[in-house]
Amino acid sequence: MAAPGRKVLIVYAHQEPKSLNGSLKNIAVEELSKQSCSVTVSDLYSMEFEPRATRNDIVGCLHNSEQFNYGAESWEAYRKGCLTTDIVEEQKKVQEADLVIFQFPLYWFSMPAIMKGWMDRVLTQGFAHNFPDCFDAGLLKNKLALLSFTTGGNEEMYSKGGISGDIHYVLWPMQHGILHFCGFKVLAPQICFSPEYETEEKRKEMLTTWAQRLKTIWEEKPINCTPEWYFSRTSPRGEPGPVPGRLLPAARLAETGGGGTAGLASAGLGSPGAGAGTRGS
Ligand SMILES: Cc1cc2nc3c(=O)[nH]c(=O)nc-3n(C[C@H](O)[C@H](O)[C@H](O)COP(=O)(O)OP(=O)(O)OC[C@H]3O[C@@H](n4cnc5c(N)ncnc54)[C@H](O)[C@@H]3O)c2cc1C
Ligand SMILES: [Zn+2]
Repeated sequence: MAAPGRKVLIVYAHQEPKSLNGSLKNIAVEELSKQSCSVTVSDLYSMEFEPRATRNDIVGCLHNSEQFNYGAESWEAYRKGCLTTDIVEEQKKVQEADLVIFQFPLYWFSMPAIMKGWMDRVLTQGFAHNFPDCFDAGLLKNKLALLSFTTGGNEEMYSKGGISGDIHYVLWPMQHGILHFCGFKVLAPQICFSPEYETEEKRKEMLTTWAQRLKTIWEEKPINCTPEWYFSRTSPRGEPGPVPGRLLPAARLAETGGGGTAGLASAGLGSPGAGAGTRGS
């Protein structure tokens, strides 16, 4: 479904334009622009985005210069319009967006530091949350967010019995702890497992799957972002779960033993696709 006029912000963290992350970002820009959405990209590495939350983020006098408290000072600065310009610019982009897509490679079961720094600095108290205005009442509650990321480990490693544990455990701090906390309605994540260990053809398939999904992205229902979604996979059928870039047949996984730590995946750990299987409906 075309959605002319909808605004999308892509927060993108990869150093290399020729990476799969770079291609995933480009595909999203292309597909969403085709739908006449307006697309803005924050390319964090090329912007040399400052990831550190420091007193430089507050322009002018501090509320308490004797003992620095980043949370208190940035909240106060937001209210007074004294935050540094790079933060203000990112906040404007978020404010205007209907959907924010985060595109990144998984680093240490999380996002790269430059993107974590974006979260630390841009999602200021008063702008994104202000207790009790958090979770469903979070200040960004009329917006959608989606994590689109690549991994080194393969899908079987990120299954419930797998060496890395269920991918839902990795999603919990990012989707619930950050995005839902700020009020975002979270769409099912888009995960490209182990692109470096896949064939060219399979990588192309990952890109096509993403482009296909984006065609109907505005029709998607957000996930039910509660502890149960992450830790007790008893969601009713039809509940959206993570969307693998493509589905791996069990036999192929065992055969390739793919992933960064060769051999682990072939050790008969878990059933591929069990937790992070197909998306419902
Ligand atoms: C510090 C650090 C921590 C990490 N921690 C983790 C972790 O905790 N868990 C984990 O699972 N992994 C981890 N990794 C691995 C990391 O997640 C993967 O290396 C990364 O996700 C791979 O994505 P990429 O875009 O960088 O791949 P790339 O290597 O850039 O891309 C893979 C291949 O796709 C090709 N490609 C690009 N565009 C196209 C196209 N259009 N068509 C076809 N092919 C294309 C590229 O040329 C390349 O050959 C970590 C890595 C680092 C550096
Ligand atoms: Zn949640």
